[in-house]
Order: sequence, then C-alpha cells, then structure tokens
Amino acid sequence: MSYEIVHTFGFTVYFVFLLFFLWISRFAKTSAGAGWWACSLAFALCGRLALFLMLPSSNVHPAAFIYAIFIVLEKPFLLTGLARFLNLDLRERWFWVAAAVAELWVLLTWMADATPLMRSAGYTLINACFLVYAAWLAYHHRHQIPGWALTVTASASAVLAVHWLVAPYIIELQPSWFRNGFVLGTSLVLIQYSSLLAAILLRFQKRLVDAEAKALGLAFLDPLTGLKNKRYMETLFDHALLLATRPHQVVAVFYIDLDNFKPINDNAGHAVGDEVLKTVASRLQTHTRSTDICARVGGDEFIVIGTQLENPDQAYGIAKKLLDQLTAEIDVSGANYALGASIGISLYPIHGTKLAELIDRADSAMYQVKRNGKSGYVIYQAGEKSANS
Ligand SMILES: Nc1nc2c(ncn2[C@@H]2O[C@H](COP(=O)(O)OP(=O)(O)OP(=O)(O)O)[C@@H](O)[C@H]2O)c(=O)[nH]1
Repeated sequence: MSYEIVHTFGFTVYFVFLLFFLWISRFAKTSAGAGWWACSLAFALCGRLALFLMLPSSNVHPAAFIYAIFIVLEKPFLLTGLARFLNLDLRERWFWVAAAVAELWVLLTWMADATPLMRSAGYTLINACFLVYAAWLAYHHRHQIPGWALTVTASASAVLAVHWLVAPYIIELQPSWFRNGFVLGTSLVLIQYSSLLAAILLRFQKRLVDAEAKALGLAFLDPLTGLKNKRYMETLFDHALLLATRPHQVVAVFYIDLDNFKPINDNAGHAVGDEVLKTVASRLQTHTRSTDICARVGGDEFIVIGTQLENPDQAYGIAKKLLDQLTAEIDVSGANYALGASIGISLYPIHGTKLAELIDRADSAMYQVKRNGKSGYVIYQAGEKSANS
C-alpha cells in the first residue's frame, strides 16, 4: 500500500475514532477513558497531518519537529484514559512529567541542531516506556470485561513500543525504511485504538444486559427468595389456565402461612429469619413441578399453584408433601429451627375461575387451619369466612 494511501486512510480513521470516543464520552458511567482517548487521538491526528502537509513543502526536520511535539502529547492522554477505563488509582502526574521531559528533549535537540538520531532517541525512548506501561496495564487487567479486547490492546502496545525503540536506528541505517515504518506504525495504532473502542463498547453492552436482567428481576421476582412476585404469579396463572384444558383437569391454589416464624425473627434475629425464608422458598421450588408456580406474597406467606392436576384428591397429596417439607427442621449456621405451616387450598374451576377469587378462598381455608390449631391443610368449604371478613 502506498504511503499516501496509508496516510489518508490513517488520519480519516483517526478522525472517525475521535468522533466515536467524543460521542461515547457523553454517556455517563460508560465514558471512563473515552474523553482522554479522544484527546490522545486528536494529538496523533495533528502529528500525522503535520507530517503529511509539511513534508512535501519543507525539509524533513521542521516536519519531524512538529510531529514529535504532537506525538509525545498523545501518550499521557492514552495512559490516563486507560487508567480511568480500568478504574486504577495511579500516580498520573508522572505521565505528565515524563511527557514534559520528552517535549524538552525535542525542543533542546531542535535548538542545538542535533543529529536526527539524537533528536529522536530521547522522545522515542519515553514513548516506548509509555507504551510498555500501557501494554502491562492492559494485559494485567485483561480479566476485566472485555478480556480479549484488552489483550489485543496490550499486544498492539507492546509491538508499538518495540517499533518506537528500533525505528530511529533502522531509519538511520536505511533511510528508505521511513515510509514502511510509518505504514507499520499507523497500522499498529489503528489496531490499538480499535481494540480500545471495542473494549468500551463491549463494556457498554454488558452494562445494558446487566441492567435489563436486574430490571426484569426487580419487576418479576421477590428479591429475598428469588420466587415469583404476586404480579408475575398472576401473569403465569393465566398461562397455566390455558394448559388446563383437558376434561376433569384442575388447578390448585395453596395459600401457605408459616406458623411460629415471628419467634425465630425475635430470638435469632432478622438475618436468620431471612435465611429461614430462603430455605422455605427453596424447598417449595424443589418439591413442586417446574410447571407449578411458587410465589412469595407477604412476609411469611407463600402461594403455590399446582397446575395440570388430574383430580382434586391430588391436591391433598401435594399439600401433605409441602407440609412435610416445611415442618422439617431448618439449619442456619449450625442451629436448627422448627416451623409449622397452615395451608389453605382452593381449586379451579370448582371454587372459582378468577385467581383473586381462588386466592381469597384458599386464604379463608388457611385461616380455618389456624383456628383449628395450626400446622395442617384443608380444602375450602363453601360458606367459610376469611379472617378479614
Ligand atoms: N426475616 C424476615 N422477617 C420478615 C420478613 N417479612 C416479614 N417478616 C416478619 O414475619 C413475621 C410474620 O408475622 P406472623 O405471621 O404473625 O408470624 P408467625 O409467628 O408465623 O405467626 P402465626 O402465623 O400466627 O404462626 C413478622 O414478624 C414480620 O416482621 C422478611 O423479609 N424477613
């Protein structure tokens, strides 16, 4: 590829990347590093433009001087961006001190009319150190999302560091290599910034996916136990009815209120109470079918909806199984806790066709169990009154 094409392609892509980084820097929480990388790209762009515009009309020294001034400024911005992106607490002031030393070198060797090798040796060494450090940082933190992009950044930075170190000597020995070196350098810088852009976009994507999962969890699940919440249970119930289409098929609603849960909270503390509730939830889920619905509807109140039952008697079997599970001792940090459970049952379509109606009747049956001395189960009988009525 010709030198001019690489130049034109190079600074066009630099410019597009610069706009991307500037745009990303406007997104709160995802922008870490993006604004700094937009600045580093702006300096790299200016350096390359200076070389491209000045080389044909002036001799190589003024063009190389302006190029060096800009390209030295690129690196501290690049490193600061990386530190911010990786959320590292670094002594960033040393980046600027090193950059100031490199700029001083460029200025003094220019004023002293030093040889080209002497002029470049100082600042290319500092640039190479910057790049080795960037490579180490990116590689060391490659376990962060997104790992592969950081590994590519680390590799491109390491190869660029070698490029900066050896290029002045190769050019000294073989001046015609200047153009090849420029093409190689441009390609490596493009790989470096592409991987940084990929890193920032992949992290942005992860944030969106995580936020969506969290929002869905909050909307549909009980945060403590991970069971369905009441709203989600209602949606799933409509779906369960669609499946209960065979003749004689019933759907059972079990209203479960734990017995003697308050003393656990009062004596062992709220945290232990929470663990007990989580164990209850896990036992309910483990001992019901995957098509059944388990929801937490109050502090120590749960609803299980048994779907696709062949006959009402099956509901007794399920209630017994659940009661056995809930009355088995619960171990929290080596201490055992005993609970009871009062379970009221209502059946679709015998006791109602709407969920609210079925819950109300199961609740009445549950209070019947409480009134009869707790820890048991009973199916709703017409005429029973709920505790609220
Ligand atoms: N640890 C914990 N406790 C909760 C939570 N939500 C509600 N509670 C407590 O659960 C208890 C429920 O009260 P009750 O139903 O009267 O307790 P109980 O001892 O089971 O009473 P009976 O049903 O009459 O046997 C209250 O003390 C609430 O403070 C929670 O998320 N975590």
